[in-house]
This record gives sequence, structure tokens and C-alpha cells, in this order.
Amino acid sequence: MDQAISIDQLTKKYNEKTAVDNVSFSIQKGELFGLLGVNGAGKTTLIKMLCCLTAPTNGCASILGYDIEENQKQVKEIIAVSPQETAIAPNLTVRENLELMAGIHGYSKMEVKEKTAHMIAAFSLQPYENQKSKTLSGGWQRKLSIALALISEPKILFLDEPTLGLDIIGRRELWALIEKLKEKTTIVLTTHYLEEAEALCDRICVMKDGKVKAIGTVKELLSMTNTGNFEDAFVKIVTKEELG
Ligand SMILES: Nc1ncnc2c1ncn2[C@@H]1O[C@H](COP(=O)(O)OP(=O)(O)OP(=O)(O)O)[C@@H](O)[C@H]1O
Repeated sequence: MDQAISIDQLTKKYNEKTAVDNVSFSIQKGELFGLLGVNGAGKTTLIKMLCCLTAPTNGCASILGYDIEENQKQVKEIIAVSPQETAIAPNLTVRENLELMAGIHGYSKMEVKEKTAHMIAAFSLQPYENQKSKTLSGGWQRKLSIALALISEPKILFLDEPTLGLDIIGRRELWALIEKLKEKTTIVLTTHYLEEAEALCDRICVMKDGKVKAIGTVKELLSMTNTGNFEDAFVKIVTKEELG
């Protein structure tokens, strides 16, 4: 099976508001998949459903063959999410945050130490390991947030706006890190930075008003919209009623 995520007519309604509207597509194993759209397009709601954080109103989805409603336990074991609002405990040090998260995943004392040491090394967090997390720069907080998500060695990683608010240097450092993760992990990334999606993603899905408006590689999206750069393609996709 090469599919990591399979989504079939997934819908989420909040009272009268349809946040995700009959969405169907699949993501291949090892893909770095971008989810784009203007504010309120439904990206976060879609991710929340795939992470079993909110139940669909209609439709279904599976992660590595596990149904997001029927097999929540298995789904939660193979995914991790680095949310928009960071999951860091501000008054704990970098090391304590990592140890706490490893403990939450039920690792033994020895494993907690090993995994924490591994993450500190992998993310070059050594200079900050004894520093309270709230005193880290935005970029290092984001890195720690991703390290926390990865401590359970998930097969699928959801990154919700991982570089929000970072300067271009911080963003590029995170890009390099995300590219490295790609070798081992299927990644679903949401972002408002078009150049980020263009630089990192194998395929991109553009959503608007809860619906999928276009899906494909950057090259395919340019050709679909008959445009020469990704920003023009994106604008055309989200402003035109129908493409083609
Ligand atoms: N808990 C909720 N209750 C009611 N409406 C909600 C709730 N969560 C989201 N919505 C609505 O659903 C729609 C989609 O929101 P969502 O946060 O999924 O969009 P998004 O694409 O992630 O937006 P952004 O880029 O701003 O983060 C929006 O109109 C939002 O107001």
C-alpha cells in the first residue's frame, strides 16, 4: 500500500457553517504535501479531523489503512501534530519539555533519556537545553515544537504553519530541517507562505470555502492556470469560480 492518507467525501459542519465540504484526495507515503488556502478555507479543520481531534459530520478518512473514527487509538499512535499554537510548556526547560513529552508517550525512564538526548542532538538544541522555553526565540520555539512532535517517531507528521511569524533566516533553517525529515516521514504542511510551499512540497492542495479547488505539483498548478509563477497561479485558483 503506497497511500499514507486516504480522504473520502470528508465534511465538517459547525451548525450552519460548512468548514470542510465533501473533500476527497489521497496522500502517498513519503510525500511532503502542502495544504494551502486563504484564511478560513478549512485547512485546520481538515487536519483536526485527520488527527482525531474533531469528528467528521460526513465522509471518512484513513491513515495507513486505519479509519480515523473506528481506529482512533492506532491512528494516534502513528501520527503527530505540531499545532499552530505551540505545544510547549513555557516554564519548563527545553530538556524538561522533551522529557515530559517522551513520558506522556509511555517510554521507560531509560528511553526518555535516550530520546531526549537524540532530539537535542538532532535539532542542535544543546546550547539551549537548560533554558526555560519561554525565553527562546520564535525560531527555536518552533524547532522545539517540531522536536516534541517527533519524539514518538510518527509515520505521519502534521505541521500547521510551522514558520508563522519567523524571519527569512529562521524560516530557511526550518525548511532545511523539514526537508531532512521528509526522508523518513510523510508530512502534511499548511502554510500561508507561497514560496515555502513551492520550495518544499511535492504536491499542493488549494482549498477555498471548505472545498478543494486544485491539487497537483507546482508545475501542474501553473499549467492548469496558464500562469508563469506560483503566486499568480494561487490567486487565480482562489479567485476564479472554475478553472480551465
Ligand atoms: N470550532 C468552530 N466552531 C465554529 N466554526 C468554526 C470552528 N472552527 C472553525 N470554524 C470555521 O470554519 C471555517 C474554517 O476554519 P479553519 O480554521 O479550518 O480554516 P483555515 O483554513 O485553517 O484558516 P486559517 O488559515 O485562518 O488558519 C472558518 O469559517 C471558521 O470560522
